[in-house]
Amino acid sequence: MSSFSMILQKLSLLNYKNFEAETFEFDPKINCFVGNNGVGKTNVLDAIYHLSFGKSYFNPITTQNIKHDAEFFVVEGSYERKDTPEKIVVSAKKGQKKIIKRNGKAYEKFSEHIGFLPLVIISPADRDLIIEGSDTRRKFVDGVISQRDSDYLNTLIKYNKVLTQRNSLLKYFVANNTFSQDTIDIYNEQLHNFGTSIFGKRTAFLEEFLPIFLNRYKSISSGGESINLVYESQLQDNDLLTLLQTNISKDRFSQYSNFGIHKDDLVFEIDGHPIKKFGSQGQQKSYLIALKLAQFDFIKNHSKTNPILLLDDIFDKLDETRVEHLISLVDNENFGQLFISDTHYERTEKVIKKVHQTYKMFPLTP
Ligand SMILES: Nc1ncnc2c1ncn2[C@@H]1O[C@H](COP(=O)(O)OP(=O)(O)OP(=O)(O)O)[C@@H](O)[C@H]1O
Repeated sequence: MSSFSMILQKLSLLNYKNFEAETFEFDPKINCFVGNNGVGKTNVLDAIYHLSFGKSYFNPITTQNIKHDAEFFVVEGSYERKDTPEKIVVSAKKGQKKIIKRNGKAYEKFSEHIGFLPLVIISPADRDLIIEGSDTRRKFVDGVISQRDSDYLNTLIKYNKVLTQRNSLLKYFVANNTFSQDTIDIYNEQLHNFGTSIFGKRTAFLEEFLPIFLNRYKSISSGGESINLVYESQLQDNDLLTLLQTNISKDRFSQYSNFGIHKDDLVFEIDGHPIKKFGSQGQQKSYLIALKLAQFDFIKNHSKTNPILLLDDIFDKLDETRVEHLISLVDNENFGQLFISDTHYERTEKVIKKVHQTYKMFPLTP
């Protein structure tokens, strides 16, 4: 299968987290940020993430990504995409709406930009997928589907809007000791339509994703454990409209919508048990990496693009043999551009040298 890569050629940061003004010129294959804890290695990766998703992977509060005591940040990336130069600029100013521009033109809807520059990040922060609530796992699924299906993201945004309105209405009913069946019916209908579409797409996604994921897990884990990834949704047994209609007294009592795709979850299992409780540290790490590599495969299959791959603090996650294996994928497969962060210059360079690709080291200092 022929696929194209996107190359981030140049990155400029202005007042982004700990960087005042910094410009990086990149190698088309491998780039390594090395330096002591806290010098800003992860921040550079996050700036690259920002250019693809319009937000930080680590801190969703935009203003907290502005350098302390500054009023704004600007992240600018020059890419080559399908042999065409593209310039993406993300900027945020305190008290104003964030702006994303492509070649000088601001997007009206950020959702139009998602998927334009496919990217996958593997980071120690991924463990949130295992330890946090279902919201984190839904966001993972939504993130993967959205990178190839902008209708999905738009439907999800609409669903969430209606959900917020329905919840406010339920509160209003109680506060004012009133109820209107007609109004509730309108919201039920809309939630049902948007929710059913999302449910269908999540189901189809997981069907396709599961074998890719299992395959990846097998290739990175040495053990014989069996793992699974199970999609759970209330919509698997009933249609949403029925659920909303038959449970209205429960919703009125709790002043909250108890049924819908906002309650979906992904269950991570090892030998039939939740990995959070029963998986070893190593198994959990392998599970997360397999998830992310499967995300890479999935996006690549659909977009015919090699996503940019960010490997944050990889030695934290893996021993040297596994890091070597991961990096060797760049050699064996059709990977795109790779960005790595680690605390040790020598250790990183030693591993990188084993793959026969061009690379550039970026030692960061405080
Ligand atoms: N808004 C901000 N303004 C100024 N500095 C910030 C801001 N947000 C984060 N920082 C600083 O960025 C640094 C952390 O950077 P980063 O997480 O990229 O480090 P790192 O090099 O990846 O470290 P480690 O090896 O520990 O992962 C901290 O010193 C933190 O204080």
